[in-house]
Amino acid sequence: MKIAVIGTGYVGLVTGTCLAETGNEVICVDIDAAKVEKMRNGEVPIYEPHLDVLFERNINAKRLSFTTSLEEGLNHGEIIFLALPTPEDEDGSADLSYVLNVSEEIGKLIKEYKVIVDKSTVPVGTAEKVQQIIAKNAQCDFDVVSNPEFLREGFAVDDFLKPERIVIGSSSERATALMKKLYNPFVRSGNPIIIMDEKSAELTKYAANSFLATKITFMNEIANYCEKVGADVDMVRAGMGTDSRIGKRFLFPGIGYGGSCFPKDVKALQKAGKNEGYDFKILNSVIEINAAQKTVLLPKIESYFENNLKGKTIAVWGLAFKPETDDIREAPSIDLMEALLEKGATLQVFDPEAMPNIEKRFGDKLKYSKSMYDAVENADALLICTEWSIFRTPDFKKLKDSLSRQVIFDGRNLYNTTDIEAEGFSYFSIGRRDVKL
Ligand SMILES: NC(=O)c1ccc[n+]([C@@H]2O[C@H](COP(=O)([O-])OP(=O)(O)OC[C@H]3O[C@@H](n4cnc5c(N)ncnc54)[C@H](O)[C@@H]3O)[C@@H](O)[C@H]2O)c1
Ligand SMILES: O=c1ccn([C@@H]2O[C@H](COP(=O)(O)OP(=O)(O)O[C@H]3O[C@H](CO)[C@@H](O)[C@H](O)[C@H]3O)[C@@H](O)[C@H]2O)c(=O)[nH]1
Repeated sequence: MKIAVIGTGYVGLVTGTCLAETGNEVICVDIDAAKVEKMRNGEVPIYEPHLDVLFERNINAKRLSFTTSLEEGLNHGEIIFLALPTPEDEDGSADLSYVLNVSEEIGKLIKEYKVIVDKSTVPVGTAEKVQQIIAKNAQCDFDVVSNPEFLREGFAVDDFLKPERIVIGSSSERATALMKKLYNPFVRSGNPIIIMDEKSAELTKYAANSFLATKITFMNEIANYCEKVGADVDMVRAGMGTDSRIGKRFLFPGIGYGGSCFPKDVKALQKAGKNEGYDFKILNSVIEINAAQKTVLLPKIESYFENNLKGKTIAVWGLAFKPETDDIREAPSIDLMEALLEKGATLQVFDPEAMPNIEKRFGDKLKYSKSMYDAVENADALLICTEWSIFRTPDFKKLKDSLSRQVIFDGRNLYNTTDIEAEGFSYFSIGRRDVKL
């Protein structure tokens, strides 16, 4: 089938590449000319495991191409995916300007039947708005479909190629049939394509993200309470998660959720509720708790250094909002580092992939290290913000020799408290006993 994908961020790039992988002819449109040029030269603009192989294969097979021209994309595709940003607006709501402005252009440019597929995360009622905006100018038939995307950064290719479900909000039989044909190759036996109305599809995305953010936040509260009463959140997590009604995933406490989706989507649902006179009390709490959780280690760090961080050097391992990505949007590391800089600490930082993005944001405020061991050289403490695999089994002897004080503040509970105590470190983590040597 002939596909156009408008917007080549995470979602657009993965959607375009994976649809080409199943034999479709895909053209990706982006207004960022420099990015388009890079992609034409075979360069993947983001770090995402396994994407490079598929990307190269499909460019070489001439199934995947790039342009800055919306018109060219629209002329090529029968199915047009909108994978445009819907960032947080000043009042917390989703900024729909990208989606609506492109829709206006689509109305003026389409000449024959198209299915416009909204893959961006958008509030309930957006498909209807898009339909109306396109209809103002369109000289031909078209349908608008809502098809929210559930991929996770770091696992995006796998999530797209083997989705647990595909949600399609559509009230047109013609569009539904085309979408089913497009997605059939991705549906493994038992994993459904769920067809529903557009509004329900739009809300499904916000409900799923808000539920997951709430699940994490609940565990963060349990972890904070564990510290008050001397319980161990790892034990509680194991005890709870084995109940299949609860499930083991997304129960990991830490220094809060971040990323380009959970923070903005929870706020957007809260604001959308308010607009309808509905107060999402649970989401109000989730937002408040998560904001506080991002700096939950700060009092422990301050207390360890007797409330004087001036002149102290802290090594920071992990800057991305989670492992296997270079994305730093809403990363808890940012809040924590800003707070530590404010208190006068010097920070020597390392992340396997996110260093360029962090450097763009912090400039010369941080010292950028070449490796995880360079970062700890002569530092007074180690702070872990992201659970990259390489941080899980460090050379503890080397670590001990490099640090001027043997203390680790771990925002992701990477190590067993007893083991680390035996290695000779003071160790402060989330929801478990503190080790003070
Ligand atoms: N990142 C994720 O993991 C993820 C997962 C599921 C859903 N989503 C949702 O998908 C949407 C896109 O997210 P993203 O992270 O891929 O976005 P992004 O911000 O990474 O990228 C958006 C891209 O759109 C381009 N763009 C902007 N205006 C354009 C225009 N007028 N024409 C063509 N291109 C234009 C930008 O140059 C950029 O390359 C958002 O609604 C997001 O909430 C994201
Ligand atoms: O047990 C857990 C699981 C996750 N997190 C944090 O939660 C955030 C989000 O993690 P994850 O969901 O893995 O990353 P995203 O790539 O942001 O994916 C989410 O957001 C996407 C964009 O909407 C959706 O498509 C995905 O389904 C949804 O998982 C990160 O900061 C994680 O550190 C925890 O603190 N504890």
